[in-house]
Amino acid sequence: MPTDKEILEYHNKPRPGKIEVVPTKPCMSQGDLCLAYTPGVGLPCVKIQKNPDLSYDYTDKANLVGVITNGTAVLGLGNIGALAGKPVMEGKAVLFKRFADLDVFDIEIKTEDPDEFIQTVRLLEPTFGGINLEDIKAPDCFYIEDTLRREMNIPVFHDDQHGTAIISGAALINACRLTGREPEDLQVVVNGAGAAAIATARMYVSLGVKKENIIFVDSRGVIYQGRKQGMNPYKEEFAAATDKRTLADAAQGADVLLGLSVEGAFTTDLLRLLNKNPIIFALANPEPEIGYYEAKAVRPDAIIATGRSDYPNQVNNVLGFPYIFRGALDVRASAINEEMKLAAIHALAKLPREDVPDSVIRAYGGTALTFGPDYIIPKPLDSRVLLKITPAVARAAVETGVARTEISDPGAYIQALEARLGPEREIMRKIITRAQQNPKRIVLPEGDHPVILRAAHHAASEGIARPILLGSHEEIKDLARQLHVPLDGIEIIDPAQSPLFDQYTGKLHMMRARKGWGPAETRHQLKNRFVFGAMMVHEGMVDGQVHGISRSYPDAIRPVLQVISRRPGVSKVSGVYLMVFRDRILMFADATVNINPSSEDLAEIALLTAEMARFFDINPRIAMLSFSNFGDTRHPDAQRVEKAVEIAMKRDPSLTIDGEMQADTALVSEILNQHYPFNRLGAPANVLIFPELASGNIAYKLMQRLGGAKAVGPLLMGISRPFNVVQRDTDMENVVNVMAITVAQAQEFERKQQKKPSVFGHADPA
Ligand SMILES: NC(=O)C1=CN([C@@H]2O[C@H](COP(=O)(O)OP(=O)(O)OC[C@H]3O[C@@H](n4cnc5c(N)ncnc54)[C@H](OP(=O)(O)O)[C@@H]3O)[C@@H](O)[C@H]2O)C=CC1
Ligand SMILES: CC(=O)C(=O)O
Ligand SMILES: [Mg+2]
Repeated sequence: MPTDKEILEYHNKPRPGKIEVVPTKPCMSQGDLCLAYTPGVGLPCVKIQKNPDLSYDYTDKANLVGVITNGTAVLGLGNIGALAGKPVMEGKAVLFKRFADLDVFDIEIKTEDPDEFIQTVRLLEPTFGGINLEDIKAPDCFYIEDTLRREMNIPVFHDDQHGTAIISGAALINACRLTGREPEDLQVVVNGAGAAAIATARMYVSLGVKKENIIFVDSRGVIYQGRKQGMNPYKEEFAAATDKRTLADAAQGADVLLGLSVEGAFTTDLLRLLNKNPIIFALANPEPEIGYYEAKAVRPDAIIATGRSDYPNQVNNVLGFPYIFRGALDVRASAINEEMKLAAIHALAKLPREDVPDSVIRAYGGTALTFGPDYIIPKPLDSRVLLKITPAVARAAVETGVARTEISDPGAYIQALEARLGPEREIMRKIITRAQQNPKRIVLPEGDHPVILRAAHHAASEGIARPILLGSHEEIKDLARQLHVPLDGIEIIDPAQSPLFDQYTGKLHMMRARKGWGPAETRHQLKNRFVFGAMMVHEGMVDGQVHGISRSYPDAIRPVLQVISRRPGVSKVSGVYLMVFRDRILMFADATVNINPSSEDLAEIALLTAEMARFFDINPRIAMLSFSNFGDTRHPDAQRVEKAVEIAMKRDPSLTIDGEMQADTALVSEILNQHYPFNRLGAPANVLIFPELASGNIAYKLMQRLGGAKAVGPLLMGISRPFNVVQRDTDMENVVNVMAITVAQAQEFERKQQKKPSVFGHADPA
């Protein structure tokens, strides 16, 4: 937990508050001014006047949410007023942007009069694609939301009601699964009878909980039929036919204790009264009704959730509102209806039951996350939530007729959502989509490695590849059981037991006889699963191979090069990284193999990297790097690079390549074009060829560690078959990415074999 000083500094520095408005269009020149403002801006105005739907095309309405409060129920802090609630609303704006790339204007309205509030919000309809009402006290919130929903033609969603209902509904479904109960069997106590509590109880009833099995408790005790004090129609809806009067009475033998009230409302004695394996959701913010560890100490048999991010099972509406609004706005929905909420619940409930990506595990300190009492709901930093909840909500909107547009291509929609997560996701999504069109057989020699097994499962279940794991059947099956990873769509081959072993021994012996491999040596070498896998690739049993997680790079690559040859015309194998920055993608080569490349080698690396760039739909602009710019230092090392440019241009005159040049010349347009107007690139380079391995390797690691870049690869270039070596100890996502790339390369290989060779040629000579 941060200190008070840290919290206040966060809100104050470097500038007060948490958000700013950033223009999305250039506004530098007089021409830009004519477009952004008068006279140009008049045209979209007139168009929208004629057809209001065009506001979604010509303004930011389609991506803009109003987060609106009157500050009457700010978190569990109570009625602290509109202004004091502003940090929470700005916080919501940050979350909308961070998790769903939605823009927010936070609006704090200084009134406690519900009708005045309604009138103000109603008039804001032209500005927004949707309205997120926030922290408005009950019962006013119900009247306000019902009225605005009726009167406005854009989604109006009171997050404290429905966000909470959705997230805790998903958590309840999973808690029931884990404790072997059905919702209709549950005895539920709800502490708090405000916005969040009433809406959540309504949702529980939709999920199967019997209304007569719910007892509400508010600040005056049990809400029973006939109670007169502190009542309103919404509490009346849940008034129970019971003679219980206190929270303790109600908790006796209950299965679920749901807190949507205030800090510290539950005691350890209270928890002792609950049924066995109770479900305790203490959701008050910023402090729960009881702390997670305090509760666990007295009820180790319980499933416990709180609203806090530093305890397991954070039931917080941050898991809902960004994605629900994203889905609703993407189909220009006029409302967020019950079907859309239920779609979100079921999609959320499903995620923790699936294998969790390593990026999520890393974000939470490396602790494994498997479906169980401490993992019933996805973590907020899990990017799968955007990709699963949002399309489910959008689909439900279309199916129930509240959408103004359709999602015509669901695959393209997922791709667009991934693009919101950054360029790496976007480029990989393209490759994954390509792989899925014709998934190829990829052999994974390290079949008994947990990361490889999980990657194989992901690739198979997503239809990216048809994985073949090498290793002992029993060991792999045991590991799969331990990891809860199904083996559907995955083949296992144990080289030691396979008839292929003898077949391959003869063939490999013939291939390596002149390299000193007698029959005994060949058998010995073939026991290395990397070699066995490579023989499968060589013999066309499989389409490609990925390995290297358990070995150093040289140890992983060497055995394969003994079996799989270089492409004809290629003299050296080399390696490239795709370096993904926030705003651009660069290719770095050679960063893995050739220690001291000659001019000829550098030219070849440039040509191979250009080819790899095109494979990723990147139009290559190649900078041949050095410490010198276009001959300004006459040194043999700089001249070696200069000569490489000449050779590469001779081999492929269509290539956009230049150098030698320094890295900043390559990357900064002003330096490149103002100081060296004769350059052949014209624009900053997207392919950087390093003069030797030391600089390439150091540069990619520095960019990865200090420059915020994500490195995809290394990808091997110049080899005759689709084959890639991953970095030792890499993560599951990278293995899946490299598998997808290998599948796409295998498709390319198949296609090219039917066509004439390129500057290198591509037929497998073996
Ligand atoms: N984890 C999450 O995602 C979310 C958590 N919350 C939390 O839920 C809580 C309620 O929020 P919200 O519904 O918007 O607020 P409201 O003001 O609408 O409701 C508050 C309710 O709490 C009741 N209450 C207050 N003190 C007690 C007590 N000691 N025992 C029992 N009930 C009590 C009030 O009772 P009375 O009616 O008698 O005044 C009222 O019914 C807050 O702590 C909020 O932070 C809310 C939304 C999302
Ligand atoms: C999370 C939230 O919205 C609240 O506590 O009010
Ligand atoms: Mg709230």
